[in-house]
Amino acid sequence: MADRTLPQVFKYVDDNAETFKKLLKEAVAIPSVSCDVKYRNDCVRMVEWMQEKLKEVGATTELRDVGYQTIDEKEVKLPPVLVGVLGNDPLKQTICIYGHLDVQPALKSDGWDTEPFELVERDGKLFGRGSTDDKGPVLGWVHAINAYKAVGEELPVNLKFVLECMEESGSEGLDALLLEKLKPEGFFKDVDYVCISDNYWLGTTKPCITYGLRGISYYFLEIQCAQMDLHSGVYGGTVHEAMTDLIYLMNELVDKNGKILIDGIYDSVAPLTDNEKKLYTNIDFDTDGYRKSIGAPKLAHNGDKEQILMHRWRFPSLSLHGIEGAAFQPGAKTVIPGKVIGKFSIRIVPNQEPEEVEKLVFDFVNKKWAARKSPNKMRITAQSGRAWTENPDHPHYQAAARATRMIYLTEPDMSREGGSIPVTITLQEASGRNVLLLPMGAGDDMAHSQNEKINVRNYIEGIKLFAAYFHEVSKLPKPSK
Ligand SMILES: C[C@H](N)C(=O)N[C@@H](Cc1c[nH]cn1)C(=O)O
Ligand SMILES: [Zn+2]
Ligand SMILES: [Zn+2]
Repeated sequence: MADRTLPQVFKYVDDNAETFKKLLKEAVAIPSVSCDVKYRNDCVRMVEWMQEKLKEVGATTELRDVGYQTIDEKEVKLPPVLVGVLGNDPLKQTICIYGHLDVQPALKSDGWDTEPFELVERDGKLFGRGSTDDKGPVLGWVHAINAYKAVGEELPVNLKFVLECMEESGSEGLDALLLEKLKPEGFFKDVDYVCISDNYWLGTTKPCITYGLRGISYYFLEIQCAQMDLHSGVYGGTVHEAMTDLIYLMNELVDKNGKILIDGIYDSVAPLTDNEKKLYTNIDFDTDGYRKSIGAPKLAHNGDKEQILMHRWRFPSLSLHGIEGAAFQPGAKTVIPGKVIGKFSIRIVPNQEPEEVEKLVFDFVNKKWAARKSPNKMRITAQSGRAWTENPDHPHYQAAARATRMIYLTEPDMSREGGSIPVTITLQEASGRNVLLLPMGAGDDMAHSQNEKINVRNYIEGIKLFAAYFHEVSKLPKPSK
């Protein structure tokens, strides 16, 4: 079938590139920002928009309710999860595809060159929030299915979809849906492989297949010194300021070289074996290009390639993200904030369990707080997702490598990813199947940042990659139960 079908599918993809861009433009125009409740209706609208796209390719779909989240002691409804099924031929392999439809916040005033929710094509790049993370890749799957249909060929695999709109906010409600509802209902019974396209190549030219993710443990550290903000000329010098306490605590967490100062945090990190160490030598990675692409004066670890990769993939890191309630807008505001919330996270790694990390962080912050002897109120809360690794020697990875070679005419690197997709390990456990990450975008796509983009080439060749991946997986033997 490959001889005749795939060239036709690829030609259809090339011939319809403009339509695919137009659909991405529509998706990007829906500001489905999951971390801000004021966009909650847009998140729901985004899921419904995608439901239509799945229906149009013939999938049966359901919007599954996942309950509520608590924000400032109020219950807020979570966006539904879109579950889809396309095909149930027992002779075909069944792939479960996961992706997310929510995005990180973005404002033009953050420093974007164009409106973030308006997809703009410039110099072979499609700029817009969600273009690479993760609306482009999710749409890529739909376009690949459409291409098979359009050339009059049957899809060579059955597909199951799990598409959520809360990934950027800890995937609230999703684990419970998968483990307590979909699994008991038999959703995973016929699943043979799981595939996710929600990460990026390591560099800008060489494709990757990814077999590991760091987890994330995200903290909100709240200090309150007064019921309201105060004039610093009237109250300055008379109160114990919340911001001063917060900066003190946040400064105790990590040193200037990125070493995490929380007692015991490195104790459970998986030891580095000689075999693993060797893997980093062969990875194609231009550290200086990486440094220049972000405009950093110097990288940590003296820019040593192996160290940089290990600290992205297999060692934990702690980042300070921001302070809610601080006067961050331009101008010389002279307020003493009454309440501030410091936000930081730790990217956690194999063998670190979220509960253990959370306990270490709480104990450390409580110890520092007690030593500070501040009269203010302090509260710390966390939300966490686990790290994940997979066996990249599995036939599933070999199939994805063959598909990649077919499209990019080069051997993909087997990479890990420093970011997190909290549901990956749940899908691995719920299905008992091999899970693979097949990135569409390039390493300089700037997901979460200003001017997020996907290269037109990555988007269009990525659609072909997904079509080729379906073909290669269809030739695999059924995995043993
Ligand atoms: C790798 C993936 N595309 C991604 O961006 N994941 C987020 C997940 C997350 C968890 N809490 C907040 N966001 C990430 O790694 O930051
Ligand atoms: Zn993201
Ligand atoms: Zn993502």
